[in-house]
Amino acid sequence: MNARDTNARLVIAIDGPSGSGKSSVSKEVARRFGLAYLDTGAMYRAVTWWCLESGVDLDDAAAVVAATRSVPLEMGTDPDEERILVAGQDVRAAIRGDRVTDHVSAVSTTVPAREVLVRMQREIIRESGNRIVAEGRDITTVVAPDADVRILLTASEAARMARRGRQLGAAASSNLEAQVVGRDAKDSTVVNFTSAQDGVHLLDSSELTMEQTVQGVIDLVIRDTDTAHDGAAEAPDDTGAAAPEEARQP
Ligand SMILES: Nc1ncnc2c1ncn2[C@@H]1O[C@H](COP(=O)(O)OP(=O)(O)O)[C@@H](O)[C@H]1O
Ligand SMILES: Nc1ccn([C@H]2C[C@H](O)[C@@H](COP(=O)(O)OP(=O)(O)O)O2)c(=O)n1
Repeated sequence: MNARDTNARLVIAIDGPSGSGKSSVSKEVARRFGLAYLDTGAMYRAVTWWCLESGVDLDDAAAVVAATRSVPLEMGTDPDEERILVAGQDVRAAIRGDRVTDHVSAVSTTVPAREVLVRMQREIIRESGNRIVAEGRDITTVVAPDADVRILLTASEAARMARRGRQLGAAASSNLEAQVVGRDAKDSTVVNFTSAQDGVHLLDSSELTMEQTVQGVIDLVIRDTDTAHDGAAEAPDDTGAAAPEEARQP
């Protein structure tokens, strides 16, 4: 397999905690390789918005699951044009607001609702012709454990909080810590996105710029896809590819 082959399958799975840079980095990597892009967090957010909008009690697991099964959600996968419609309504801004952010873990910790979303996400990956960057919390482990490249993107809590604060600017909530660290703690009760499983690369972006992080992912993609092509267990380090992920840990 060669990452530059525009016909070959190339599924890149990226997980990580809030503010680690998954969305921005994944989108850019998708652009550079000409791949589709799937923001699975936006799907959890869209379902949460739909529940709030239609008066579903988020403490009622059965009602949340029923709403997840019936949500009229349209997810775009163009990295250059975000498209998220619920019942025909553009919800891109609404799903990033405090109301959804403060309630989204009610959906993401409802295990049968996750199963419904995981099926939808696998379908979207298939429909992309298996040429996609998918990011979230359980892509490397549950949604696409067979992905060609699997990465856990991390950053220190301080870096993640600072990034989210800068990203939200004046709209940042006084509750930012709860929204970042508290939400990760809740979400961690149902999925593991804090330690890299076997075969998953760990990329720590705390001390990296955006461009360096994007390049780090690209290096891993080239490394892994060349390895698969060569049939070798370990890629030689003379390809100009990234240093092993261990070297990137603090
Ligand atoms: N390596 C990085 N260095 C500096 N800022 C970054 C880096 N990666 C991401 N960011 C910024 O941090 C913010 C949060 O990134 P985002 O992609 O939304 O994270 P996530 O999807 O993991 O929650 C964005 O404004 C993004 O531009
Ligand atoms: N594959 C996924 C993706 C997101 N989630 C959950 C975890 C988060 O609380 C919400 C929203 O995800 P999102 O990636 O938008 O979160 P951030 O705002 O980047 O922190 O969904 C999940 O449980 N599994």
